[in-house]
Amino acid sequence: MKNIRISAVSYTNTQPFIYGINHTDIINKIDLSLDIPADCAQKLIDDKVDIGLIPVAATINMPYWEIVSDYCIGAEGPVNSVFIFSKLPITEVTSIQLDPESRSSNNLARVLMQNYWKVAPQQLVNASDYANPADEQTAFVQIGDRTFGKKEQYPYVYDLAEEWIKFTGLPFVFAAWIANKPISKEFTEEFNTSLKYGLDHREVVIDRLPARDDFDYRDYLLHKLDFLLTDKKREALNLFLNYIKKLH
Ligand SMILES: C=C(O[C@@H]1C=C(C(=O)O)C=C[C@H]1O)C(=O)O
Repeated sequence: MKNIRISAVSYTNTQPFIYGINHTDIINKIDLSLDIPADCAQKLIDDKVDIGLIPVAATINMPYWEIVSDYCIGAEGPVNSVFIFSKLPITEVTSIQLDPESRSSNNLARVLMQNYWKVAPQQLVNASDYANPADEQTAFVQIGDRTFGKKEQYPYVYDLAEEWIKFTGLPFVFAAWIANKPISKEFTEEFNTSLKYGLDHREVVIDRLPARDDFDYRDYLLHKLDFLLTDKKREALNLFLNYIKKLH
């Protein structure tokens, strides 16, 4: 049988899953690549892979998709790696620079701006001064490892999982394991077992990460990220996709 092609996120948040994949027999049945989230999505859309840990917002443009796992990249409280960083309160921001590596969090920022904060700053994609805006009325969205240690550097920091929970009362799903074609139950079950193996060995993963003073990996991987794709998270996912469809 041909190997199943999989693209997973190259950030620390996915390291428990990668550990599980690398330490179980599934590794012999797949071709694994690690990519930034926007590329995970594009590879799945272009059928360069069969399964991707893709930003859920990217499913909006897919003719066929199915969730193939009981696990995800989610949060039940502040996630601590998805932010709007700003020099001014969000109500005084006139432009927002979106993160070129993201699909879900850019859309989450847009949903929250339109429906929760009720503000309409200009949205900028691929700004040349992305993540270091010269203008103090310009804020930016940022996700993943690039945000580690940055929280203390800005006067206004919005954790987007926390803001979504305040807005909806629901948890949030940033990325899920999604296929662009039907995947056998047999493979799905084995894949789930591998992912669970990795989650069960998070302490080993944490011990292997380089120590840093400005970010708590243990707290992040054990408590801030929530990897179970519960019914509440599925409800949140559907609600989020509906909000995206109503963005203007
Ligand atoms: C929690 C995170 O979730 C992610 C956010 C994504 C997005 O905004 O598109 C996609 C995949 C995840 O890596 C993070 O990257 O920090």
